[in-house]
Amino acid sequence: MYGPTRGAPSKGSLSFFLGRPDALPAVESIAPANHTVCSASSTLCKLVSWWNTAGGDGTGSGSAAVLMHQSDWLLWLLHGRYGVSDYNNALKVGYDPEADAYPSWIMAQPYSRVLPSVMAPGAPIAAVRDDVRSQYGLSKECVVCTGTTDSIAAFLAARTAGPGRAVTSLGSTLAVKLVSEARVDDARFGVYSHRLDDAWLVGGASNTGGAVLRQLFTDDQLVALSRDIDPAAASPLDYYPLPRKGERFPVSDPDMAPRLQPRPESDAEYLHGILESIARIEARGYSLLRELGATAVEEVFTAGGGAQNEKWTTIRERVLGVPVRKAEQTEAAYGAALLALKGADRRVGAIAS
Ligand SMILES: Nc1ncnc2c1ncn2[C@@H]1O[C@H](COP(=O)(O)OP(=O)(O)O)[C@@H](O)[C@H]1O
Ligand SMILES: O=C(CO)[C@H](O)[C@H](O)COP(=O)(O)O
Repeated sequence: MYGPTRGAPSKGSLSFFLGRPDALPAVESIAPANHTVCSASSTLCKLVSWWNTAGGDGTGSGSAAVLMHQSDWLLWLLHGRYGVSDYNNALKVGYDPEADAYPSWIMAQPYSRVLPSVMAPGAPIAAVRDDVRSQYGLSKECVVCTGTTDSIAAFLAARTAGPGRAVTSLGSTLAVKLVSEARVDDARFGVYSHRLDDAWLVGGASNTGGAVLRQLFTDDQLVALSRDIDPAAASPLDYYPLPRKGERFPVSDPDMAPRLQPRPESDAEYLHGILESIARIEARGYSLLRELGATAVEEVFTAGGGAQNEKWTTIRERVLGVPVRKAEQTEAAYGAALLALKGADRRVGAIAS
């Protein structure tokens, strides 16, 4: 939440993995059953929790504040228009990308006044601010376009398309994105569908991933230890690697505890067990999407730091049972640049007034 001093966070920023269970009963009382917002880590729970403790309590900050996702705030620094977002970032605050509108049950709430206006991802918003343009020597033609979420940007970077194609982002967390003919949303399992033009990107984000590895090993150790792993052999070790308490997908449980024991003497065996266990969580994620009605996964591209690990790719291919390969472009920033390119191609007249 930002304001009432323009652009200054009103009560600190809130990370994606943080839950606000105090707001869950209020959110569940207005939203349809199992809607994406019915999870303690949803943006709507964060908004309601903030509203109840700071925004709507009579201090006045609520009337001038605006809700900004991370990319909204970064883009605002460039274009200077307050309260503009995109329908990918706005999904977890309850925006309906199919109707292209906030639902009436949100608009009826007093905190709806802090919600940003929403455009399609990659739509031109405005020209770059004059001071920013001169500071960086940018052209007057340079426009700022709406963004998307990091794992959708990673999906775009992989330049894959069509039902059954998927991208797993193996960064600090593990996020899966699958092109599906059917839209699937179920907060009981942390499953939701993002709109990608006329297609659905079904998936979810687990708190497992590289952040756990980084708590245990340096990146150099990961490379060295991986050399001693035989990826064709299944590890018997069964962990649930989490960096802290709490999981979002394929199990939605804010109290889930990490399971990283027993630790064998050999670090290579330990790492093998962890990589294999993360692969099992990924496989469970894709099979859950299928069970809930999504198109079956046919091929997985990998983005993020974990994509560099070929042993892990082989383990994942064995566990997932479909071809897995590293995306040619593994950086989400590449996908964000492709979105901006699309927006910049539009006529200047399309810039929001
Ligand atoms: N060789 C490797 N094998 C597996 N994971 C790795 C390897 N090297 C780095 N990583 C993991 O990649 C993660 C960083 O990837 P990155 O995509 O930059 O993450 P972020 O989501 O933070 O942007 C780290 O958490 C690290 O543990
Ligand atoms: O886990 C994450 C952090 O890296 C993801 O960014 C995020 O939670 C996934 O969001 P989405 O599926 O809406 O793109």
